Amino acid sequence: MTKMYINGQWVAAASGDTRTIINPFNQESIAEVAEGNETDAQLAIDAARKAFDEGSWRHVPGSERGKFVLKIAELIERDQQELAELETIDTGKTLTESLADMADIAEVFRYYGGLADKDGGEVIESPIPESRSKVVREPVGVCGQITPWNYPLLQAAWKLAPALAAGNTLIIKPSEITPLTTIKVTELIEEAGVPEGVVNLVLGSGAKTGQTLAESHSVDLISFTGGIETGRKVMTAAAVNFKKIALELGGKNPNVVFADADFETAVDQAMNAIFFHSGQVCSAGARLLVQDSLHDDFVEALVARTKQIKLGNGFDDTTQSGPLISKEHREKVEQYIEIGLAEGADLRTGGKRPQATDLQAGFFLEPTIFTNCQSSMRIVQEETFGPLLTVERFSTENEAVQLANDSKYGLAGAVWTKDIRKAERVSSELRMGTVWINDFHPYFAQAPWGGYKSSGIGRELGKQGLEEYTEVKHVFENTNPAPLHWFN
Ligand SMILES: NC(=O)c1ccc[n+]([C@@H]2O[C@H](COP(=O)([O-])OP(=O)(O)OC[C@H]3O[C@@H](n4cnc5c(N)ncnc54)[C@H](O)[C@@H]3O)[C@@H](O)[C@H]2O)c1
Ligand SMILES: C[N+](C)(C)CC=O
Repeated sequence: MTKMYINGQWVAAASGDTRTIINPFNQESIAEVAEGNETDAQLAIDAARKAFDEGSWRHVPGSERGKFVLKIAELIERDQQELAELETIDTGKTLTESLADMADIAEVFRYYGGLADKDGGEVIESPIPESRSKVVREPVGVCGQITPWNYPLLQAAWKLAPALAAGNTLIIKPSEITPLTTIKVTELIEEAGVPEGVVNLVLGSGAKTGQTLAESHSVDLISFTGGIETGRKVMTAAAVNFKKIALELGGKNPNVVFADADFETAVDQAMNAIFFHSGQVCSAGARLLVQDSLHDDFVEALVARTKQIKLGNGFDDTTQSGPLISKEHREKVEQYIEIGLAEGADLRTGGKRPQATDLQAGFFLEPTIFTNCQSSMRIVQEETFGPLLTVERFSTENEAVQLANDSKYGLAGAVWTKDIRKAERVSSELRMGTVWINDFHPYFAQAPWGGYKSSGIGRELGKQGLEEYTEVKHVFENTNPAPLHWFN
C-alpha cells in the first residue's frame, strides 16, 4: 500500500483507510493507496507550518533553492519512462501523450529552477530626502495545492516548481483517482534532498483533505485546479483567513475558423483541439465556429476524418484516443449527448459507446460531433469535458467575436485565417487568457496560463507563475532619523 509523505516520513492514513486505483482502460486494480482524511491533512499542514516558521528553507538563498528544483528536473528526466507509464495506466491517455507531458514537466522544473535567484528585488527612488527604499519579494508561506485527474503530474508541476523556487512550504493533494505520478514525484523530491516538512503529500477525497487545506487558518495560499463548482467551494472556504488564492478552472474554448483559413490544417487541428485526450482537457476546442461559406465542406471533411479515429489502450502505439477517466464521467458526458439531442442539435457522428469487443471493459465513448448548434444551448455553454464537439455558423467577423465571447468561461480560444490583421483584430477582442492564431493547444513554461471570467483567478507558468507564490514588501529606511516634534 502506497503511503502519504508528511514531515519527511512515509505514513499510512491515520484511519488506516485505503483506496484502490483502477486503470480506466479495463477497470483492473493497479494500486492500493492510503486514503487520508482531515486528520492527515492537518498533520501535513502542521508540518509545513513548522518547516516554514522554524525551518531554514525560506532563508535558503534562491540560487540554492534553484539547485534543488533543477535536481528534481534531472530526476524526472531520469525516470520519465516510468512516470509516463504510471500516468498512462492511471489516466488512460496514450503513452505518447504521457511522454510529452513528462518532457513538459521536466522543463517546468528547469524553468523555475533557473528563475529562483533572478528577482533580488528593486531599489526605489524615494521622494523623501535622506531615505532609502527597496521592494522585495518574499515567499507567501504555507501553500495548499490541489490538482485534477486529467493531467495529474503536469498540473502538480505547475504548482510545485514555483512554490519551491520562491521558498514556500507546501501540501499537495492530487485527485483521489489519479495519484500515482504525484506520489512518484514526491519520492523524487525526497531523493533530491528537499528538507523534511517543506513538501508534504496527502491523499484522499477533496471533500475531506482538500476542504481542510482550503479552510485552514494555517495555510497562507491555496492553489486549486479543477472544476468550476469545486473552485467555488474552495474560494468560499479560503475566505476564512483571506488566504491568497489561485484558481485554474474550466473552459468552453471557441475554435474560430474563417473562410480564408488553410482548409486541411484547420480540419486536422479542429480534431486535435477536441479529441486529444478524449476531450478531457480544460482548453479543449469543444466549441467550433465556422464561417458560413466554408461550413458545409468543413463539417463534411471533419466528420469523415473523425469516424476514422482509433480508440484503444494507451499502451498500444496505434491508439489515437483512450477511455474517459471513470464510469461516472462517461455517464456525465452521455447526459450531455441526450441534452444536445433534446435541444435540437444534429448528431453527425458518435454519440454512443463503441461496440468493439476489446473496448467493452473501458470507459469508452465514440468521438461525437453535433451541428446546427446555437449559442443558447447547454451543450454549447457548459463544459462537457469529453469527446463532444459542437459546431456553430457565423457570417461576419463581429459575429464570430460576439459568439466566441458569449460564455461564462474565458480560458483559451483559436482563430484560423490567412489574414493576420484580421487574426490580430479578433485576438484583441477575445476575452480569454490564451489565444492561438492558426494553431491549437501550445503552452510552455515561459508563457503564463490562466483564465478570464469563470475560468479562474491568477496565472500559472511564466514569471507570473512565480510571482503568485510571493508577497511584495516595501522596506523604507530613514538614513538620518530625528524627532519630528509633530506633537508638542
Ligand atoms: N484551468 C486549467 O488549467 C485546468 C487544468 C486541468 C483541469 N482543469 C479543470 O479541472 C476539471 C476536471 O478535473 P476534476 O474532475 O478533477 O475536477 P474536480 O473539481 O472534481 O477536482 C479537482 C480537485 O479538487 C478536489 N476537491 C474536490 N472537492 C473539493 C473540495 N470541496 N475542496 C477542496 N478540494 C476539493 C478533488 O479531490 C481534486 O483533487 C475540469 O473542469 C477542467 O476544466 C482546469
Ligand atoms: C494542460 N492544460 C492546462 C493546457 C490543459 C489541462 O487540462
